[in-house]
Amino acid sequence: MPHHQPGTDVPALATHGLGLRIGGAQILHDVTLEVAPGEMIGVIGPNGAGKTTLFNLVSGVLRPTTGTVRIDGRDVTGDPVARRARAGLGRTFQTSSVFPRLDVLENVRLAAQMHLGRSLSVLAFPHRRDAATRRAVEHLAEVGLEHRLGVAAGDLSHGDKRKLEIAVLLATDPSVILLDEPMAGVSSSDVPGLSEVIRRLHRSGRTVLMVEHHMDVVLGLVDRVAVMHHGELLAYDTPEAVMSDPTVQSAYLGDVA
Ligand SMILES: Nc1ncnc2c1ncn2[C@@H]1O[C@H](COP(=O)(O)OP(=O)(O)OP(=O)(O)O)[C@@H](O)[C@H]1O
Repeated sequence: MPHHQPGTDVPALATHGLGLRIGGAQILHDVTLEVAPGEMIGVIGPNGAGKTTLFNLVSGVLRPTTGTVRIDGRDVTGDPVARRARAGLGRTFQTSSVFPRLDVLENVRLAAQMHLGRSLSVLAFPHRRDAATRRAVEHLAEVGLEHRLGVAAGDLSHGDKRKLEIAVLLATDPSVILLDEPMAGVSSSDVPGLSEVIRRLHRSGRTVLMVEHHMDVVLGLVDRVAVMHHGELLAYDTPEAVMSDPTVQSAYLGDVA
C-alpha cells in the first residue's frame, strides 16, 4: 500500500538536537535529521559511532536526554515503543525475532491478526482470521516467500529469515521502517535477493532507514546517507556527495581502513 504523499512538507521522520548522555559519556550529540515521506536513508559509520543508539532513540527503546523525535510531524519523544508503533513506526532488530517452530505463514498471520484486532470492530471478529491469512499471504508474496508458507521459520536460511521478519513488520502496516543491519549473518549469495526486497519496500512508497555495514548495498539502494561518527551526524547527503566528502573520507573511511 503506497504511503507516499506527494506535495507534503511534513517529514515522515524528524529528529531535532537529539542527544543521549549516560553517566559521564555523551553517547549521541545533537543529531538533527529529516527524512521525507517515501525516502530511503542509509545510516553508516564505524563501530560504536552511535547508529544503534539513534535507532533506539527513534523507536523509543531509549529516551533522549536532549532533543525531539517526530513521526509525521507528531512529537513522540515521550511515547513508549508501542505507541510509536501505532503512530506508524516499524523496526527490525539485528537478531532474528521470528518464532522458529511456527511456519512462515503462521508467523506473519499472527502479526496481521494482532494488528487487525486493533483496527476491526468486535462484529468483524469471526472474519479476522481469514482477513489476517489473506494479509499474511500478500506480505509474504511481497518479500518473495509465497512458495515457503508451510516451512518452519527455524529451517529458513538467514536471508529468508530476514525476508520473513520484513513480512512480519509489514503486517503491522508501518509507514516508517527501521532496518537494523538487514544483511548481518546473511550469506553473500542471499544478499542480492534481500537487497531487491528492500528496494521494493522503497518503491512501494514506504519511508525506510537502514543501518548497514555493507557499503555497496547501502550506496546502491538509498536516496541519502547519514554518516555517524563519535555520536554525531558527520554528513547527510546523497551517496555520491557523501563518498566524495573529504571529512567523511578521513573520519569514516580512515577509521575502517
Ligand atoms: N547503555 C550504554 N552505556 C554506556 N555506553 C553505551 C551504552 N550504549 C551504547 N554505549 C556506547 O555508545 C557508543 C555507541 O554505540 P552504538 O551501539 O550506538 O554504536 P553503533 O554505531 O551501532 O556500533 P556497531 O556498528 O558496533 O553496532 C559505543 O561506544 C557504545 O559502547
